[in-house]
Amino acid sequence: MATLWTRGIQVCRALPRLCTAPSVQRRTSVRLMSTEKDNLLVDVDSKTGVATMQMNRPPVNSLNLEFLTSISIALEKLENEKCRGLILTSDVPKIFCAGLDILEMYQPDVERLQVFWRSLQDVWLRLYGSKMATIAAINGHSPAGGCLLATCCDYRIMAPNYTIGLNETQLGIVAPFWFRDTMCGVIGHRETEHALTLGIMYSTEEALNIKLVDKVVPQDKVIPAAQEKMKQYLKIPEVARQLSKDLMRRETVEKLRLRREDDVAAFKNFAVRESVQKSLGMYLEMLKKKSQQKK
Ligand SMILES: CCCCC/C=C\C/C=C\C=C\CC(=O)SCCNC(=O)CCNC(=O)[C@H](O)C(C)(C)COP(=O)(O)OP(=O)(O)OC[C@H]1O[C@@H](n2cnc3c(N)ncnc32)[C@H](O)[C@@H]1OP(=O)(O)O
Repeated sequence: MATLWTRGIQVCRALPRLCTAPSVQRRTSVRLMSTEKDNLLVDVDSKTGVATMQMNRPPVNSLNLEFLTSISIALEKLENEKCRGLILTSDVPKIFCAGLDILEMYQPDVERLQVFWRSLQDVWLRLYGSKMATIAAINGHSPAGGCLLATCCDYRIMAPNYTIGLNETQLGIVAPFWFRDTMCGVIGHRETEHALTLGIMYSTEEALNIKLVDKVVPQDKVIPAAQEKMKQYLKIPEVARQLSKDLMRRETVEKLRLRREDDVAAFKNFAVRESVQKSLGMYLEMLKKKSQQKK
């Protein structure tokens, strides 16, 4: 087992040039340096070519600009290294990913807000459009952007007693078209419309019923089950598998590729609205209160 650690990747605060490409050293253990500490752990099994990417940004793996950049660069590297499979999971107990870091959208620096959105687009384009076989090992809650990451994958295995869904409307925001398309590709138009308009967070069991997740296994079996399923993907002739995936996803990928800057502008214009800022502020307040009550 070779280890490829992205320790957040070098990220410069200066905009718009975001990051310095990390150097990859070819040896048993490859480490990519970063300014953030160990927020992404990537192990590559050199025998099978399967990478396991563990998100590790406590408390809830929320996706801020730096974290998204780390994920995006790591995905690019794995693709360049010709890895055959990717298991995406979390190292934070009980949380797969809490979605976008709301602090990036609340009272934002408008310049950074746009770079943030582009970095999310980058992650989506790389993960949804990946040549690798991708499996989400959902070992915790997975709201909004967390659900997006999971639905980008080819297959989803989830542990019981968690929640998953695109809950954006509950925050007073709107999932953009490529979130919608991703979810539509998994659960179909009607269920997506129902899910998006109501901002439904499904329990694991409900998610299985609507096929938002493919399989439910006990917590400690999520990663082993993902490894087992991966074997099935890897038995398929590589080019046939990749081209079939491309056939299913190319139009959706191209749609965003062609509209990237319009999408950034739509997001920015939407996010800075007074009503949206008010909703985000109230939602953050609610999260904070809930968190304090636990302490
Ligand atoms: C028409 C044009 C349209 C154009 C497009 C326009 C707009 C699109 C916009 C955006 C799309 C956004 C997608 C998203 O991903 S939005 C993020 C949504 N995420 C959530 O709602 C998750 C909220 N969190 C939770 O539900 C719980 O935290 C969770 C179940 C994940 C974990 O619960 P737990 O009890 O373990 O932990 P907490 O005590 O709640 O949280 C600990 C700590 O973390 C903070 N926090 C939680 N989630 C977030 C987050 N997403 N971002 C930032 N911070 C978060 C929480 O506030 C606590 O902090 P503290 O009080 O301890 O400091």
